[in-house]
Amino acid sequence: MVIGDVVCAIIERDGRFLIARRPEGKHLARKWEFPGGKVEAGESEAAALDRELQEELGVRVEIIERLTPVEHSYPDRSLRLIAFRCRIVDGVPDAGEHEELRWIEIDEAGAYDFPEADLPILAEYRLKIAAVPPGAPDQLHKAD
Ligand SMILES: Nc1nc2c([nH]c(=O)n2[C@@H]2O[C@H](COP(=O)(O)OP(=O)(O)OP(=O)(O)O)[C@@H](O)[C@H]2O)c(=O)[nH]1
Repeated sequence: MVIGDVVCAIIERDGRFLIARRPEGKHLARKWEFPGGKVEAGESEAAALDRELQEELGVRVEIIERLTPVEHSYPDRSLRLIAFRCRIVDGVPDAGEHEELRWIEIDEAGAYDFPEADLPILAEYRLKIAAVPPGAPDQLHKAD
């Protein structure tokens, strides 16, 4: 089964990011993931992300950066996972259908069981924040 594009958010706050635990009974049950979901026909990636984050967490975000899409096949489905670094502009995350939410540091990620498609995303994210830690002064203004 090809389910197409899935968008998800790495929501950053104070050097941490938000992960959510999938509930029992869903695909990849009880794994930790980035909130998000499938892009619907005719919908842009940003619109899908906005819709899913409002539905799942009750927040609005602004996008900082789009990471490299990851194509992955699970035994029963194939998808393209597109992660966005984001920050919250409105609302406080509510677990909703997720079993639990947690704010973690990148160095803690190894202790959580993520879906296979998320592993290249975590690796890319680790490199990016090692180069420019979240909240670091804007490089463009460093010379001011
Ligand atoms: N949201 C999300 N989905 C992921 C991640 N990694 C990953 O493999 N997936 C897979 O992407 C697919 C879409 O996820 P979903 O089930 O949350 O999407 P949805 O809410 O639109 O679907 P639904 O209405 O069928 O429940 C699932 O098969 C899920 O297992 C991730 O980090 N975040």
